Amino acid sequence: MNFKFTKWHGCGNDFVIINGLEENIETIQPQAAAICNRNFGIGADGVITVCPSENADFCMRIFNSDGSEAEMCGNGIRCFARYVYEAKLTTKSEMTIETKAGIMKPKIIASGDDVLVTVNMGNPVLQADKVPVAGFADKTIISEEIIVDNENFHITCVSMGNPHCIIFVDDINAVDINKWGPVLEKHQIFPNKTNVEFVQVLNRSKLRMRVWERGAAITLACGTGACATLVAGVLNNLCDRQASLQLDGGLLSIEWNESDNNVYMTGPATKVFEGKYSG
Ligand SMILES: N[C@H](CCC[C@H](N)C(=O)O)C(=O)O
Repeated sequence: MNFKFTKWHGCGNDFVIINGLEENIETIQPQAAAICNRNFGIGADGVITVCPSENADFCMRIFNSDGSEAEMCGNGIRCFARYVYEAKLTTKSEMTIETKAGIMKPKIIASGDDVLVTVNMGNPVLQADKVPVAGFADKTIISEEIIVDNENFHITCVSMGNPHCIIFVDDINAVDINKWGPVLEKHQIFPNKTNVEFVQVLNRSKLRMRVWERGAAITLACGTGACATLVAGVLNNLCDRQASLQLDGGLLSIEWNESDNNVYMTGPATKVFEGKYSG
């Protein structure tokens, strides 16, 4: 495959963005893992393609570094919005983007010298059978105890279009994410696997989160995970409806709006370089 691409990141969660309106990306999914390989490819946590949509300004597809396709990507959609605006594919600073998780509405905002993107990420999904989590019917899973390899975990499960298993801990630095991340990602109660977030509550308006992502392992940040974490914090009465999420790669501001039940994410999107791939 030969194509032009642009490399972006959101809080260190990085993506190869390909303009599918100009490049032939018919066979991109089987190539996604090779493209993401940090030694033999471009190197990224995921591949994002710009596609046409009949229902929105654009369509976005997101492929994890293992080649699996996800429903949505929070850091990625912020980068997507800035990319299409700067590539002059649109003159809109507020646009609609169709994803497998529904139509998202990013808005590019200048904030001093910074450019931030605020995204209406839609409603969180709490019913277990829709996250999905097996064995809990339509229950909302809040601090449910499960035992995995003789270890006790209290899980709270939320979907932002993609599944998240959130675990609150006393000391985030004491968590062996490389051990427990993959075990929980692939646990049998998650028929579609899951993203796994470990969270330490610093105060009611600041949470420290680290993530093991479905299909991508540890990343420096997860936007949908930050949204799911805020919702889980509210459900467990551990934080307010608006808080800062401190991730390994940066800070995201998240609000679960009480009046419209939507979750809003605000954060940076940074262009790194442009290139040509011949893989
Ligand atoms: N690994 C995720 C997709 C990427 C989400 C993440 N990078 C974000 O910023 O939301 C999944 O399979 O659901």
